[in-house]
Amino acid sequence: MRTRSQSRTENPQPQRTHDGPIIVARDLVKIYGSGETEVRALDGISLDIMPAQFTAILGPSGSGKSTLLHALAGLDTVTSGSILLGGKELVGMKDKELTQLRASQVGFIFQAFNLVPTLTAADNIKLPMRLAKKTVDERWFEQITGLLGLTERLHHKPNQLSGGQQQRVAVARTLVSRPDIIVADEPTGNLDSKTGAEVMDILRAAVDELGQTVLMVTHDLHAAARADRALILKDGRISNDIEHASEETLQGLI
Ligand SMILES: Nc1ncnc2c1ncn2[C@@H]1O[C@H](COP(=O)(O)OP(=O)(O)OP(=O)(O)O)[C@@H](O)[C@H]1O
Repeated sequence: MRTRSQSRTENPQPQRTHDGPIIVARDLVKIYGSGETEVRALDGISLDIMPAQFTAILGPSGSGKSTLLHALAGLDTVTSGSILLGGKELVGMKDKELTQLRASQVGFIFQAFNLVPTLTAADNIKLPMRLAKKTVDERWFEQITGLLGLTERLHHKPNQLSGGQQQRVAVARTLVSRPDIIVADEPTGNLDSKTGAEVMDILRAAVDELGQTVLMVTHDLHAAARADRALILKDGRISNDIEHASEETLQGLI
């Protein structure tokens, strides 16, 4: 891995479209169903996400983590409230505009790597940019694949790569388009502890060395302790908002 100062001075990334917080969310309410079956999945959540910060969203099952992550990333609507992503209001935005905003500003990392088996690692990484008819910045491509230790693996197909290497390809594919924010839903959920730790190393490096902003839902307290900030949800509300918490501290709060 490169040192922080090398990467930062070479190529300060990502190229953001907006100053100030990446996300400003106010009074988010999400209600599913109605009457007796009504569930308030989000019950008045307000938060700001600052650039180059790594935030973990934690909480018991059903506390609203996925609902919050999906709302903030523009994947799902809310019942009321306001979400500014890169200064633009998502609530009430037309589908087409929302899809465009998501494509240009949000990078997704899910449990499944979703790599195309017939393509090499390099082609998998470049595929979304090519589909969007965008030019891949080769210097940036080299920087991120170097940082992720993929330089020697770029001509391999997914079945010739370990689980951790496949996840790194998936992360590189997300980073290559320079999203304002990376959203990760249980990125270590399917992985053994060693590979899970590797994925956390990668996300940490994306924040520390590339200035990327990361928002991650997780049940994994060990992973969450490596974030800069933990938001703990209970019954659709933020019960704790804590910086640099240890695994033990987080354990006591959930
Ligand atoms: N499509 C839906 N229709 C009805 N209720 C829903 C729907 N999606 C989520 N819910 C409810 O909203 C609440 C919050 O769900 P959410 O999936 O956000 O929780 P979570 O914290 O991510 O849970 P988990 O850790 O189990 O993934 C839960 O009570 C859930 O049952």
